[in-house]
Amino acid sequence: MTISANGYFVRKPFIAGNWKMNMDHVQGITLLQKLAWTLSDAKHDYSRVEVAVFPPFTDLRGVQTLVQGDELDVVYGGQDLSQFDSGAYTGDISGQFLNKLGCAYVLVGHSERRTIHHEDDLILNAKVKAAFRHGVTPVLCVGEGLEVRQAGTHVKHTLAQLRAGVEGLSAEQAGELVVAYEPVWAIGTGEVAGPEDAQEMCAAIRAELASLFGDAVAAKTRLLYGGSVKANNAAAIMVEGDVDGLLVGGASLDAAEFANIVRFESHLSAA
Ligand SMILES: O=C(CO)COP(=O)(O)O
Repeated sequence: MTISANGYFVRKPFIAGNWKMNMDHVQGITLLQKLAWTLSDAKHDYSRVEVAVFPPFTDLRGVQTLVQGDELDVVYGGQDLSQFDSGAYTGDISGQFLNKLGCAYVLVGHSERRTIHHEDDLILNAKVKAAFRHGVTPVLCVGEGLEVRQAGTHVKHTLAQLRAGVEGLSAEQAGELVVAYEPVWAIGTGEVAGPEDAQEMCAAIRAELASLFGDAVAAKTRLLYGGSVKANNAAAIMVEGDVDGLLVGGASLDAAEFANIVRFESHLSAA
């Protein structure tokens, strides 16, 4: 997170909650309502820090209705999309449907999609392109597993995932894209990559984007860190220069805790 001379962030911080396969559509509405109330009580300035939630598909219509009805500033997205536009793909969800439901974003290549569903780099690149085709901004997730980290090849591994994911994008698309660095060993384990690990990888990702698309584009792309983020470690990670936001799993299921993460600026002095 880099702050400009006028006190604003160079890139707008982005705090996102990935609910994963938690919260049915009734629970999801309650959680989002609580989050919106908590942030409204705290006078959260959404123009300063963007807040997004990624609920399960079955919650999205309810979320859309709540956001529109209560004129909430929270944005939302899908956790995955099909690389195809429509047709005989049982169980898949088109980016077109996400767009129609008002989704601003969609996660692509979360490590749980890569490992459990064996989504490879080719499929994920097609999904990134499908998202852009349908006017939904992809949040491309990259990151290494424990063995790669222990072997010390995490930068090489993660940049290879990045290059594959952004293959064929225009410079404009690359600037709009959001990239989330999520080391698999830090997801849901309570093991957090240190702020300096998050910075190391986000700086490497930005440098790679600069070599592919130019400095001006790389200066726009927002880079997130994800993996066991909580209210008590969010600020320390956010102060790193190349980290522009957080992708939060478990802690996003608790409205008060997630609101505290969103309000990381109020903890900055403690960081
Ligand atoms: O996978 C994650 C977010 O996408 C991180 O999950 P946790 O915050 O539960 O570790």
